Amino acid sequence: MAYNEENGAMRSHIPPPSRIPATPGRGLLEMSASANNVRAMMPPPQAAKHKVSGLPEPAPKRKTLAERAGEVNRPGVAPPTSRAVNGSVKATVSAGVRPGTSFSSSSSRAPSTTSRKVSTTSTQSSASSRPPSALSTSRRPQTALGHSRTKSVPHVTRPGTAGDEDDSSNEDSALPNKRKGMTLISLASLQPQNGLRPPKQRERQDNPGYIISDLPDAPRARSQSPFRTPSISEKSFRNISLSSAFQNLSLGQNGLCTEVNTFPSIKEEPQCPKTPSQIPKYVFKAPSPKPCPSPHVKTPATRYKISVPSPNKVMYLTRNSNSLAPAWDTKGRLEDMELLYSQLKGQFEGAAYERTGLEEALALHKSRLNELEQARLQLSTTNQTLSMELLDVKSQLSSKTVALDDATRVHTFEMDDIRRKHRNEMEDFRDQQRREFERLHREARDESDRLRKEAQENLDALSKSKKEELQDLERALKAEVEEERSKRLREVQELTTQFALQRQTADLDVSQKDREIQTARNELSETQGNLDRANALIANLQDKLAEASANTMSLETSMRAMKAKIDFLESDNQQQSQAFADLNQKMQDAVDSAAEAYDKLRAEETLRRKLHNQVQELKGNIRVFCRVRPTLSEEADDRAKIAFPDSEADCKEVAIQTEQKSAMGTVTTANNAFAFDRVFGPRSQNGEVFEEISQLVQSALDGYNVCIFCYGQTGSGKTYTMSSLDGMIPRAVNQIYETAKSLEEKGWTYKMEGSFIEVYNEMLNDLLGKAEDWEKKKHEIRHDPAKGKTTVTGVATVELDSPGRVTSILEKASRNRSVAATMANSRSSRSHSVFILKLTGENSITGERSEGTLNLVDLAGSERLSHSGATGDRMKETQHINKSLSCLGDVIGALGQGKDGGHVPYRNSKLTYLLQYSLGGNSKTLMFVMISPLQAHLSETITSLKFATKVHNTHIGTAKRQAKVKD
Ligand SMILES: Nc1ncnc2c1ncn2[C@@H]1O[C@H](COP(=O)(O)OP(=O)(O)OP(=O)(O)O)[C@@H](O)[C@H]1O
Repeated sequence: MAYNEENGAMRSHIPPPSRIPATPGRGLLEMSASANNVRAMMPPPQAAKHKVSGLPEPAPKRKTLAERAGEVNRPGVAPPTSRAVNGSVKATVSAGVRPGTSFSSSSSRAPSTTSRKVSTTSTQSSASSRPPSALSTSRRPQTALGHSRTKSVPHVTRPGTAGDEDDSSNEDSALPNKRKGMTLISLASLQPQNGLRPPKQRERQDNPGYIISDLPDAPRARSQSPFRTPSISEKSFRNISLSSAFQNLSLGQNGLCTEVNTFPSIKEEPQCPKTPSQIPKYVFKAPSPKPCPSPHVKTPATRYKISVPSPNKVMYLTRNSNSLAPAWDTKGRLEDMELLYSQLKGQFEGAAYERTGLEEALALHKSRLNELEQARLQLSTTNQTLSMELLDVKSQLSSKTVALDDATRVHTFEMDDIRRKHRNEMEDFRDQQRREFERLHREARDESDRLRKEAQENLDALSKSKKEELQDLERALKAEVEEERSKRLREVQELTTQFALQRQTADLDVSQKDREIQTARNELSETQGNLDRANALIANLQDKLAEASANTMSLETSMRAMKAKIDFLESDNQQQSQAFADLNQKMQDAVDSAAEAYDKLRAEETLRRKLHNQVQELKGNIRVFCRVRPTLSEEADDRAKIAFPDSEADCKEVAIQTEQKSAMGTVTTANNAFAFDRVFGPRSQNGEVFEEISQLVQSALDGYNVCIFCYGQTGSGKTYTMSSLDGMIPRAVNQIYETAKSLEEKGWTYKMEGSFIEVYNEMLNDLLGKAEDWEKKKHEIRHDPAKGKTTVTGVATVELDSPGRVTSILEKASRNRSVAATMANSRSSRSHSVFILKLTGENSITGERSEGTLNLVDLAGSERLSHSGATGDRMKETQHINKSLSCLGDVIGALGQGKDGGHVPYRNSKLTYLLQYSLGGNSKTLMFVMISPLQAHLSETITSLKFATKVHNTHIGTAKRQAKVKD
């Protein structure tokens, strides 16, 4: 570039090649024109094709330079075989170029728009010194010779444009003209140096040759930037180098130089030589042209290029004196020039083909770009469609998710409904079954009782009637026999008497007759006549005797008949005895069947107990009843809203309506419904309540531990329900007494022992003892795990041998409580009272034995401490009450967990410890939650109901009967 700057004035005298008229025969001018208008020089595609196809062309006799130059480019045609390039263009190069390195570098393509890219490529190529394969990368379109399409086209420095280049010498945009490491220098622009003459005008016209040389660029090595503006020292260095080069050229080749394209082997020279003689000579062989691989690309002329592989290397180009004609050989020079021209033309054409190729490639790229653009549009359309679909799918998915959620919710609701319905149905069914069973059981029991009674009555009546009948019959028969006998005897006596009388009469008659005979005889004499009379009289008398004999005979007959009758009567009496024996036998059979019936009854009793227990188990071993007491007359104004949705006969639900007032003054009404095994309304009576629990009392008689306790706040009716004279305790005792009595005929004998204990501040007091001794006596709870028995030391036990005893017990307990109450205020509401009834039964017939315990517990009021506002002793009492009630809840909760061997915290309170064997798996539990109907007690009522619900939801394991057969 420095060179160009310095020689700018000289270049202005040289007409630019483009201005040279393009006349035939002036190949260099054609070349110049082609350099300026490559497009215009492009052969038609057909021609190129034709050439590529290698069709033979007629050989002209005498070819013009242009024609000959064109031949070089023809595929299949050997490159010009002139002396200059005939297979071995000899060039002397002193440069630090590695031998064997092929340089496809220093792009000097004409279009300035691509110059930066080309320059960069050149720089990369030259700087990296890659091997040939690496340098001819596939990214670039290849020429027919395998060179990169970015291969440099020699830049023609035109005088007219030199100034422009100079102006832009410091600009990177001027780089294409700088052609890093390669400069095309016009001979005309050279300054004579070392005594050389400048070329003459004619020489200039005839030999407007161009020197393609490489600018030495050694200083660049220091900067490492190929585009840096050279310094003054660099410029001078180039001048020296170029001068040396031209010296050499002018000396040896008359300033002509050819382009050297390929260096099979170049050696580097570390230093710039001082004289031409110092320049090492290298002979370079031009590569043989290769066929064009593409029919569209015309094979360019063989080109030679000198390139500087590295900016810090100096390269000198000399002409082999053997290959160029000497200066005086005008013809030879002309040929050389023609050859040079043809080479240049070939290069231009090659460039044109390259351009064509590039354009085609560009078109291809454009079409490819269009395709890609279409594909991109298609893809973007598809993408949009897919996005839309994705959105649709997402919206569908969200709607489906919502639908699924809805369905799940609906399903959950339905499941809940079904479960609730099922539970209700199950409960209904269970209740129905229970009622049915109870009804059947009752009916069976009634029927059994009735049958038994009937059988008994029938049997008794039959036996009695038969006995009476027999006795009557016997009596009647005896009387009849006696009567008949006496009658017959009387008849016999009468007949005998009559016979005796008749005989006597006859005897008297005979004696009278004898006297008469005597008289007659007397008279016979007297009268013979009288004889006749006498004979007649005798005959008459004889008739009478015959008649008497006949009478005697009839009497004897009748006597015999009587005797026969007597015999008959005696035989009838035997039959009656037989009948008696039969009757006795029948009676014995009846007695036996009655005994059998008793046995059956006893078996039925055992069965009844079993069935009864099964019924109780079906009902649940822990049951909760709720009772709402009526409002007293003075409480009428404070009545809470309590509803009983079920029918009164089988009420199981209680609903409490509460009202809450918000800060805004809005009143919200809430309906709190609670369900239990049975709910008794305010109109219910103790008798009605007892009916429900009487079966549990029966269970106690049958040998089970039963615990019935009343829970609720003070004044809710616990004592009224449990311990009043009409309450559960006296009723239970009465029932037990009656049942025990009725069981006596089945062989059962019961012993009933009652004790009454108060748990106050975690202390045990004997309600049947003396209240004065309570402070002195300490009672302890003792358990016998083997027998499952609990005893409290030092408490009085009363044998309940009559139903009236329980009344006296209750009265005594009440008295003791009131005595204690005078000492420590009211006690009933702040202590738990436990009535313990131990029932021991023995069956003398079957040998069975049962031991059951009935615990009737009246719990202390369940007020919360915060509500009661108690302090001091009252607070202590309340704390103890709450603790024991909480322990009761814990025990029931632990039992409800149902874990075998799981810990149940009985010991946490005296109450639960006392009831250990009456709560849990070995017992049946019933809890009464007592409800006050007053609005003022509503919050306590709700608390009590919640506690009761917790207990109600507990299922305690199967109860075990404590029955055993006597040894
Ligand atoms: N079902 C009922 N019918 C009629 N009156 C009742 C009924 N239940 C309770 N009462 C009356 O209510 C009042 C309070 O009852 P009770 O003393 O039994 O309550 P409590 O819960 O035992 O109280 P405390 O815990 O103080 O012992 C008593 O006057 C009682 O007569």
